[in-house]
Parts: sequence; C-alpha cells; structure tokens
Amino acid sequence: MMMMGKTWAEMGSSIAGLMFVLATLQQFFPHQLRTTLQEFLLAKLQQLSFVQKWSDRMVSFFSPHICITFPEFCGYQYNEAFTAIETYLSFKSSSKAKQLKASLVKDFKSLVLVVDENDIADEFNGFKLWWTLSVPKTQAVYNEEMSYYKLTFHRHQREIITKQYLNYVLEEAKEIQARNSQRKLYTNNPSGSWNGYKRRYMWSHIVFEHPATFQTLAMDPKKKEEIINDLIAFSKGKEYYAKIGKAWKRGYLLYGPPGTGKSTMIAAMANLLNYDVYDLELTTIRDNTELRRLLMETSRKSIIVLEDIDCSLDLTGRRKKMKEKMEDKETDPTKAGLTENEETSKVTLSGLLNFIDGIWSACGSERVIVFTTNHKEKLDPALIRRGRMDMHIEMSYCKFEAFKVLAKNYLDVESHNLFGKIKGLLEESNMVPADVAENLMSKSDIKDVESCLENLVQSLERDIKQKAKLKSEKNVFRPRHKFSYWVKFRNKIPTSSRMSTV
Ligand SMILES: Nc1ncnc2c1ncn2[C@@H]1O[C@H](COP(=O)(O)OP(=O)(O)OP(=O)(O)O)[C@@H](O)[C@H]1O
Ligand SMILES: [Mg+2]
Repeated sequence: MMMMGKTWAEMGSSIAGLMFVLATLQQFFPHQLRTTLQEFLLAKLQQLSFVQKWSDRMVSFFSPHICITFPEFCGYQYNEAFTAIETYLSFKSSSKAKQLKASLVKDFKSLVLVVDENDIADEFNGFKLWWTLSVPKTQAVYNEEMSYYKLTFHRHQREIITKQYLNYVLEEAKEIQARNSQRKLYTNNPSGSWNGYKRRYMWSHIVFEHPATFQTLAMDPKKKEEIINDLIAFSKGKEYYAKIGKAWKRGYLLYGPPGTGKSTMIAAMANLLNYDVYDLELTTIRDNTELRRLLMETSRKSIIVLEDIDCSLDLTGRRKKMKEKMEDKETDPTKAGLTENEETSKVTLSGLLNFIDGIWSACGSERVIVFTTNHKEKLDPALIRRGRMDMHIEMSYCKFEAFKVLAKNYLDVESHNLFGKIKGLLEESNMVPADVAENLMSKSDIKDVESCLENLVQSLERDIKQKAKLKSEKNVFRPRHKFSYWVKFRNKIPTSSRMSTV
C-alpha cells in the first residue's frame, strides 16, 4: 500500500516536470515547433492522469484497507476532530517517535512533547492501524488545499474502528486537553496577511495568562454575584437554550469611565468560564464578509471582545460622512481627505448587527460577546438592544465596598481605623478603582499599610477639592445659565404673586 503511494508520488512529480518543460518551451522555441511539442506533451500528460485515476480506482477496489480522512476545515469552519486527533497522536506516540517538537504548558511547570512526524502507527484491541498527516506543499494566497489526517485500517475492523476506536480517540483527546489546558488570547490579523482560509493566519494567539478573577475585582458585591450567577447559568444552559430555540450565546455590555475595571472584568469572565478570548480589532477588517469569516473561525467556549466599540468604527455616522466628503471632492477618496480606515474598512453597522445576532452567529455555540465603551450614549440603540447585549453592566467610581476588596488584595487588611474616614471621602469623590489601587500599591518591598492608606486619604481630599473648584468655576463662567434658571423659576411663580411682589 505504502509502496503504491510512493509510485503515485513519483508520477505526480513527473507531471510537475512536464509542466515545467512546457513553460520552458514557450521561451526558447519558434512558434510552429513550440505548438507541436506542446500538443504532444499535453497528450502525454492527459494519458498519465487518466492512467493514474483508473489505477487509483483499481487499487481501492482490490485493497483490503479502508481510509477515512479528517480535513483541517469543513467549509469555513475549523474541524475540531482534526485538533483532537493531533492532540491524541502527539500524546500517544511521543514516547516512541524520533522527531519531536517541545512546548511549555501552564506557568512553565511542564514541557509537552509533540510528534513532528507524518506517519504514525497505532494499536487498538490488538488491531494495527495507521495515521498519515498530509500537509499542503504550497502556501500560496487563497490556496484551497488543506492539511488532513488519513486513517488507514483493515476492512474487517470497520465496525470496531468507526464505532469504538474513533470515540476512544476523541475522549482521550478531551482528557489530554483538559490536563494541559492553556487558554488562548487571539487577535485578528489584518486581512491582507491572511493565507487562504487558514485559521492560523486569520487569528494569531498567545497563551492567556491574566490573573484577574471575580474575587479580586472591586465592585458592588451584589452586582458581582448577579454577574457570576448569570455567567454560570449561561455556561450550563445548553439544554435550556435548545428548549427555548435560542442560539447558545450571550452578550454583555460593559460601560463606564476609564479605569473602572471593564477589561479586568473580561479577564475575570474568561478565568471563571475557562474560555478562550478573541479580541477583535474592527478597524483592520476589510468588509462584512471578512467579519463573518472571522466569526466562523472562532472556537466554541470563547469570549469575543470588541473593546471601545464607540471608537472602533464610526458605524452610524460613517456612511453619511463619507457621502458628504465624496460629494465635496467628487469621487477621489484621497482628495476627500478620508483616513486609511475609512478607505479600506467597509464594515457597516448592519454587518456588525448580523455578526452578533444574525443567522450566522448561531453557527458554533457557547459564545459570549462583550462590548466595552466609555460612552454608552454614543452607541446605536440597535447595537445594544437586549438579545444582542443581554446584560448591561455599569462599571463605576470606587465606593466603600469596592475599596474593601482592593484593600484586601493590595494590603491584606480587612479593617483599619482609617476605613471610616475613607468611606466618607469615597462618597464625596469620583475616584476610579484604578486610581485607588495605585494609591494602595506598596512602593517598596515592605508593605506599609498605614502610609498607603494615608496616601489614599490625601489623594481623595485633593480629588474632592478639585471637584469643588471645578464646580465653582463652572458656576462663575455660566451667567447665561444662571439667568435662564432665574427666568424658569420666575415663570413658575403665578402672575398674581409676581405682580404683588413688584
Ligand atoms: N474594579 C476593579 N477591580 C480591580 N482592579 C481594578 C478595577 N478597576 C481598575 N482596576 C485596576 O486598574 C487597572 C486598569 O483597569 P482596566 O483596564 O480594567 O480599566 P478599563 O475600565 O478597562 O479602562 P478603559 O476604559 O480605559 O479601557 C487594572 O489593571 C486593574 O489593576
Ligand atoms: Mg479597558
């Protein structure tokens, strides 16, 4: 069988050789001779492929072996069976293989050896079977060839292999993956750098190692509990979502001023659910089709994040602005002073709405979508309506409950005589958790609780003073407002009483 494979590989290379000869002929021979020779070689070529096709059929007819292939992709979607087989084979044969690749897992604690060979033999219930990895030779752009695993076994073992062995491989892979589980943080590559439909070129990833958890997240404890319960209910909700006929996905909108913990909460969500994170950069995506393709390439159990959604693309006003600019400067985009994004990214609001909630969004399951913004009011209501963004979470200034979490995290204290004073000051000030945390951070090796809390008290007092100053400045520089308030107030007084006061 293997010998046969080699023969066909040789035949393939002779076809490639003939093609090369054809190309060379075009350069060196006069037209007449060239055409005759070309016709002759093409006829040979056709004979070869015809012979190969028929012999392939004959071999498979008489062969006692059966082959099953597992391609890397099924249509647009990544074939999870391919990864499972890769994991299983790497683990299984790393003790016997002669060529290995090494990678680190879980906080540099262990080293994983992965097989770097293309033919691997396996055994199941005393039966021999063979796995072959085929990788495309060319890496040309839009190359539709893809890697695949081929399993070869004797036809007498058909039942056992298809019913028992393949299930065993998938179960083993699941267990190995759970043992070595490394969550990944993906980011989308600029669309120009993609290579065909290959997932690894659409998304790049690193190991996700953010230490934030809900325990370390400073916010109102009731709100925190509500979010945790919601996430857990979602992750266990497979049957429930199927019963109500809804795609198994959930949207969270995190909004609030900078430094209130929106990005930190995403990390806490990923750590709680044990999901991968896909950080989607909208501005580098060319159009809605590419956006959809990126969505299809995300794995199950993932959080898709669109940070600062109000700044990513001017989705609502964009088309109007473009039109106005184009009308001003006829049709030349450079004359119209359009930025690079405006010229290249054609992602529209409707494209984004479909991405989150359209018919394609139901392909693949167990997905959480998170938007973050500093300006909720700037977003199109359609983008954040329930069903798209199911839960709206306000991340706000640091109040006493949130402060207690930070004090515990940073200083290991749960009470102190300055806590009462800090509580009062936090009520009056508008300090975000990021600034409170900075004050609580020890500036030396020795943790000095007293001086850290003193620092915070001083910062809060400064913040309150500044707030008061700004308020008084506003009042001084707005005489017209004062006047209008007075007019409003005056108009509320009944005319009779006004008359009497005059
Ligand atoms: N609620 C919080 N709990 C714990 N740490 C916080 C919290 N908010 C902010 N921090 C700390 O402040 C830093 C900045 O917070 P983060 O990046 O999450 O803010 P953000 O709301 O995403 O800000 P931006 O709107 O600017 O993106 C974090 O690294 C974290 O250490
Ligand atoms: Mg952020």
